[in-house]
Amino acid sequence: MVKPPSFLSAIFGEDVKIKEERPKVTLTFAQSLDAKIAGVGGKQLILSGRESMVMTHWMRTMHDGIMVGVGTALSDDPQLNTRHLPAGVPHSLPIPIVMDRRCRLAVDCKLIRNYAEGKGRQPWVICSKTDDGEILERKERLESAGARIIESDDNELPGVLHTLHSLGIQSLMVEGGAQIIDSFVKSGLVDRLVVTVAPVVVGPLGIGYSLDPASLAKLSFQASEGMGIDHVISFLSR
Ligand SMILES: NC(=O)C1=CN([C@@H]2O[C@H](COP(=O)(O)OP(=O)(O)OC[C@H]3O[C@@H](n4cnc5c(N)ncnc54)[C@H](OP(=O)(O)O)[C@@H]3O)[C@@H](O)[C@H]2O)C=CC1
Ligand SMILES: Nc1nc(O)c(N)c(N[C@@H]2O[C@H](COP(=O)(O)O)[C@@H](O)[C@H]2O)n1
Repeated sequence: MVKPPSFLSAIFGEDVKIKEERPKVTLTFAQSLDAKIAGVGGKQLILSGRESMVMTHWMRTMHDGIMVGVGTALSDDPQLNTRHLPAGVPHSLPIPIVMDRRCRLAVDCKLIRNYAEGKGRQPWVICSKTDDGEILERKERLESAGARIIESDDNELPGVLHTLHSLGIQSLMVEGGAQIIDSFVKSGLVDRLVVTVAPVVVGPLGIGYSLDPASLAKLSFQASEGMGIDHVISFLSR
């Protein structure tokens, strides 16, 4: 597949209008049939099959930034790149952004290593303004390792999004994990929700997420499509 799947072109063809100076936000994740996004103890699960995973990587190319929480960064050590796309197809690569109040991101994580080796974009780390010595030390180490540190007021989402917009991020793909999903949904700052549902059951010990019903009510069904054995469902804020 040398261009984004028609499902993505169709759903992103419908624009969202926002009043604030912030990026347009796509919240996306993969879940099991019993609404789990990770296994026991937060173990990373590859829930998406090949087809929906390729779709997710195409969706990454359609955003300026791709965000995860530090919980995900620490447990999954993600790359947030587009390696599942066919080689040689020109596309843009989003800037990886980690929500990390206390600068806990590992200096030897793949995001930083890939950047240092010229295989990825510079990761941005959003952390709180602080005079705590230990956090300042970790901040300096991350900066020396290559991360761009962006200070914010306790990582409050409206402020973070405003800052990202001022730095040129006009579209943001938020990939999780559980706490970040909750924060974005509660804040009412989700313009699109794209959920991959895999036909597997993880069980009650897996990690789920909670979606605030009042905020969810602002999103309405847009489209759905079967991709391999998965189903991808898109919602839009109208
Ligand atoms: N199936 C899927 O599609 C996906 C699954 N996952 C899974 O999710 C799990 C991780 O989820 P979880 O542990 O909840 O971690 P998250 O990735 O949601 O990160 C949560 C941490 O982010 C930091 N943070 C900074 N700012 C905010 C903010 N405004 N709102 C919320 N958190 C903020 C907090 O730490 P601090 O206060 O220190 O900054 C918080 O503890 C992993 O097991 C991973 O495998 C993750 C992504 C996608
Ligand atoms: N779309 C999707 N399907 C799954 O099955 C997943 N486990 C995830 N996880 C998210 O993708 C990140 C990993 O990215 P890389 O493969 O390292 O590029 C992971 O951290 C989650 O954010 N997504």
